Amino acid sequence: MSKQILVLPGDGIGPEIMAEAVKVLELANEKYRLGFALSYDELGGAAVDKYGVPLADETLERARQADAILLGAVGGPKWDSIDPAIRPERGLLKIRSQLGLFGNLRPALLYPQLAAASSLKPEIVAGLDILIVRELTGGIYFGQPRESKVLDNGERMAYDTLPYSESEIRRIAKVGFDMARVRNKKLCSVDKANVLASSQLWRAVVEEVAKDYPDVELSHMYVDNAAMQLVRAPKQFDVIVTDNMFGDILSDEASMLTGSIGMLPSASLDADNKGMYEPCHGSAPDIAGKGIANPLATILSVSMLLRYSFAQVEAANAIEQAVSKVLDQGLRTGDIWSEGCRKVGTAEMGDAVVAALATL
Ligand SMILES: NC(=O)c1ccc[n+]([C@@H]2O[C@H](COP(=O)([O-])OP(=O)(O)OC[C@H]3O[C@@H](n4cnc5c(N)ncnc54)[C@H](O)[C@@H]3O)[C@@H](O)[C@H]2O)c1
Ligand SMILES: CC(C)[C@H](C(=O)O)[C@@H](O)C(=O)O
Ligand SMILES: [Mg+2]
Repeated sequence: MSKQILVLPGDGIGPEIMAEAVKVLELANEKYRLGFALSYDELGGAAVDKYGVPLADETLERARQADAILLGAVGGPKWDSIDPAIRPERGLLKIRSQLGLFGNLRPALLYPQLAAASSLKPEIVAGLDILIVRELTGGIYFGQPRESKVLDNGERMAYDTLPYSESEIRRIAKVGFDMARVRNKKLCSVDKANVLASSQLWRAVVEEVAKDYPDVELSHMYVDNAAMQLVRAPKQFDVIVTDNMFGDILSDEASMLTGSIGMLPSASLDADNKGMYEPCHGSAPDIAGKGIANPLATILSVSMLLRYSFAQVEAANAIEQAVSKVLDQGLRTGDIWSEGCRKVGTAEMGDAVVAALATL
């Protein structure tokens, strides 16, 4: 039977970047005889408009049945003032949690052609290749209780809860160590153990897991220092493992070292490498509908899909090479443009990757 890929374009620039990623996926499907069948549904604001909720039960069921999911991005001002319980982002959190996609891989890799687009000096970022392993289904995003209320004195107050259980920490720590083992054997665990009880447990459990990985050098760093070190000397890091919220923030920060958030793909995996693949960026309402968004993060997410969910290493590598070839040709969307390069729109960039892939 053919492998089923569920495509969820989402909101804002989501459908624009997804159109390009699907072109690349369809060519890879044909060229490498992958036997994929694509189906489409809605998530986020588009699902609120169609189904009244950001993740419909039937969509969740389709996602469960699929072998992998490719997502654009969700959210936007149109849905910012609706009932918080049905905000587009809640659909994203629900699909991650319901599918058990706890292991979020966010590679920040600088293509050498983009050194001039990095926010840092070329000598500080040359050769940058970091992997952020973010815990994705626990912590403050999901902790209960969480509440907004009005106190007796009439003042409004709200709170969230940041819980982590030992087993949640252990399984994401293992992902971090496993990734470090096949890379440069260096893992930095990022927490806030000088303040938070959840981080104190995090650090203790990561230390316990380390005993099974004597070949991996483990270090710990507080998140505030990590945020600073990422822009001071990012190449000191190889694999970073961290919690849900810290990973969200640090991965956006790391993206600018690579030139743009439009370059950062991600994989969200369960224990069996069933996954959902999406760019790290959002729906970019400020540029939506203009045809100028960078589709490369989504195209590179297709490469991760082939690599992690289907072990199609040749096809995955070919997509990365095609992206590199297009950058060699000097084509740049606005977010990664620099002097001497040719500015292109979303579709032209996607078409160029397709053309490069066809010749490989
Ligand atoms: N995974 C997701 O679906 C996801 C991730 C982040 C934010 N969001 C949602 O997206 C909406 C907008 O959030 P935001 O503005 O804070 O973050 P954003 O990532 O959408 O945009 C931040 C900035 O980066 C730019 N940008 C993002 N992607 C780009 C691309 N591919 N090419 C060129 N430029 C790009 C945008 O134009 C904007 O200036 C919100 O509703 C937020 O909740 C969704
Ligand atoms: C939209 C939001 C819920 C999401 C997150 O915080 O996980 C996004 O910022 C991301 O990085 O995927
Ligand atoms: Mg984010």
